[in-house]
Amino acid sequence: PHPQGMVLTHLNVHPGECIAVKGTVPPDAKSFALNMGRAGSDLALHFNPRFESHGDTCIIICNSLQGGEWGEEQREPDFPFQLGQDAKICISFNDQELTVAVALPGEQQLKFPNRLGLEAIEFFSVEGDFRVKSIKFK
Ligand SMILES: CCCO[C@@H]1O[C@H](CO)[C@@H](O[C@@H]2O[C@H](CO)[C@H](O)[C@H](OCc3cn(Cc4ccccc4)nn3)[C@H]2O)[C@H](O)[C@H]1NC(C)=O
Repeated sequence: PHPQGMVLTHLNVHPGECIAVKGTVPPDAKSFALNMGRAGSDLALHFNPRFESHGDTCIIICNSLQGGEWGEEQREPDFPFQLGQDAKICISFNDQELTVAVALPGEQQLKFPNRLGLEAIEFFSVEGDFRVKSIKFK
C-alpha cells in the first residue's frame, strides 16, 4: 500500500494566518495526525485524533516534539470527528499558543501551548487515516 499523507515544507505561515485543511476520515480509520512546526523532528504541534489506537478510543492527543523527544501529552476527550465523515480543520498560532478549530463535523476549538516559541510554521504534514481534499493558506 502507498504510505498515506503528505509533507509540506518552506511554508512560512505567520501568526494571524491559518492553514485550512479539508478532507475525509475513512470509515475504518484508526488514527491520523497533523504535524506542524519547523521540521519533522521539531514540531510545535502533533495533533493526533485516535479513533482506536495505542489503547485509546476517541480521544485527541496533542504533543510537541523537540530534537526528536516527545513532550508531555495533552489529552482531549471532546472528540468532534466521525468515521466516514468529511472534516474541516483550521490551524493558527501566536507566540503563546496554537489553535486548532475543527469546523466539521463538530464545532470545536482546541488550544496547545507554543512550547517551541515558534515564530513561523515552515513544516506541515498529514499522516495516517485522513484523505486530504484541499489545503488553503488564509
Ligand atoms: C502508559 C505508558 C505509555 O504511554 C504511551 O506512550 C506511547 C509512546 O510514547 C504514546 O504514543 C505516542 O504518542 C506520541 C504523542 O505523544 C505520538 O502520537 C507517537 O506516535 C508517533 C507516530 C506518528 N506516526 C505516523 C502516524 C501517525 C498517525 C497514524 C498513522 C501513522 N507513527 N508514530 C505515539 O507512539 C502513548 O500516547 C502513551 N499513552 C498514554 C496513555 O500516555
